[in-house]
Amino acid sequence: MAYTNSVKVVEACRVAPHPTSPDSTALPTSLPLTFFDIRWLRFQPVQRLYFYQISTSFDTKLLFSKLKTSLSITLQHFLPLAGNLTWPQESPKPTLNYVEGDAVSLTVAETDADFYRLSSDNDFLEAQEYHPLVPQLPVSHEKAAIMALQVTIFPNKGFSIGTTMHHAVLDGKSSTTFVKSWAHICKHIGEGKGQVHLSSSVSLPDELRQFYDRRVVTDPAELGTLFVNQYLNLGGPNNRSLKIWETKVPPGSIRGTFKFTRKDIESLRQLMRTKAGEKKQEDVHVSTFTLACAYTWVCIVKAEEIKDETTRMVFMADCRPRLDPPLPTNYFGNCTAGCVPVVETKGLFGEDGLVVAVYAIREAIRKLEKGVLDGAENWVSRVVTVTSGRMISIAGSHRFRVYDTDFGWGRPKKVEIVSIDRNRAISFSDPKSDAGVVDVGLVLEKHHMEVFASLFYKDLKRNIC
Ligand SMILES: CC(C)(COP(=O)(O)OP(=O)(O)OC[C@H]1O[C@@H](n2cnc3c(N)ncnc32)[C@H](O)[C@@H]1OP(=O)(O)O)[C@@H](O)C(=O)NCCC(=O)NCCSC(=O)CC(=O)O
Repeated sequence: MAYTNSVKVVEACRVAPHPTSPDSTALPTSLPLTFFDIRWLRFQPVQRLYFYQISTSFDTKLLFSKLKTSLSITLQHFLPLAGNLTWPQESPKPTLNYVEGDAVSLTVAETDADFYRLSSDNDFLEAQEYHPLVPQLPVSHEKAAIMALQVTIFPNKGFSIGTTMHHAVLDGKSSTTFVKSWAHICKHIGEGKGQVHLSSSVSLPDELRQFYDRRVVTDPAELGTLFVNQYLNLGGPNNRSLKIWETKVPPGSIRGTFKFTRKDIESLRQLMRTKAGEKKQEDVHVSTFTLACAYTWVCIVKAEEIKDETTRMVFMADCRPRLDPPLPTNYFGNCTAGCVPVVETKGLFGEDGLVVAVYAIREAIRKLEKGVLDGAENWVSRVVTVTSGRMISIAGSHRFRVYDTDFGWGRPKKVEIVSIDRNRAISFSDPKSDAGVVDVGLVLEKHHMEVFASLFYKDLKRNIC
């Protein structure tokens, strides 16, 4: 059965940062892009979708009004997000500027789609079913918006918030912090007689305040210039296009969520201890991330029957605590480096598949100790050079605590990274339930998904890969 979720746009509005705040005058209205940002210049934006269930009937108008007003107040603290990227001829690098009058596109919509099915953890969905619930980012060759938002009402059931964020301006840590800030302000904003009070000044707690000083990112190797030149010379000289590279969802793709409970992770860890003992190797702590990532990697390779001689995966490491000196944890922007474990594919099919994957991932993380910028000169060239074979990438992190994003109507029923369907990535997120530790989202062809699901649950129970 094909599901087509129709969404009726109620209002397409533009929300500007609220003008009066003692804080906003201190915020930068333009930000230089660092090499961490430029690297992502033409990558597809990251789209997240948050579902909120409301058990009682609710006043839709008041909900929109609260969300809009709180968004405007939140943008005071995140002025660059209301701005645009441009790349004028006279500018050596693309620039990010907010000028008065700039605003964020917010689509308000309504749908009669099945809220419970879309926000369920147990159903498989067709990959495109979420698309009508997330907005497109307005991007042309000359100008790119940084963020677009969509609120969709499911009458008498709840609502969803879809976010689309430009990857060259912010990474997952900054973008999820923005949404949490919006939620915080929305939750605490004053309300009475069905009206939202704009005057109510809600401030952000310290952990949500952003650090904007770009001078802390030094670039002695001139990686920024290198990456800019690589983009400029893509497909001809002086290519200043900001258009996002198009990627399509493979037809017939299915989306599913898989959960690692605390018990699952402990069993996998115990299995690794046993294997380390057999191999007379040191028993070191294998992290939750490494175990979940390795296990998922093995199941995908088996489900897709990947035949390439070697198989790679790529995941991002947060460089804020890893730079020397470290950056503040609330540094706004991109600050990640890629880790690329590579293994012989046949190793993943063998009896010790999990061990092979764990060692490769651990080695890739260990390499960060040599310096997170080791090999950074290849970050852009590695992507623009066409490579064959399946590359599995990870989006998000189980440390972002997206399920803490409460706009005043409770914790989300479900949070998804919609955009993983275009690059066949795996999403990581914190779990919704207390028993969980990591939720993994993925999009695979239908028959691969069926095999993956059976391997995932069967092998987890048997603790064998
Ligand atoms: C490189 C890593 C993935 C490696 O993760 P690991 O968990 O294996 O290793 P680690 O050194 O961080 O942690 C190892 C152990 O230290 C402890 N530990 C470390 N940090 C902790 C923290 N913040 N909270 C609690 N415990 C922590 C834990 O005991 C953990 O084991 P245990 O876990 O067993 O208790 C991670 O360090 C990292 O940088 N994650 C952030 C990745 C990121 O930002 N991704 C998003 C990219 S942007 C993107 O994709 C777009 C988007 O999202 O929008």
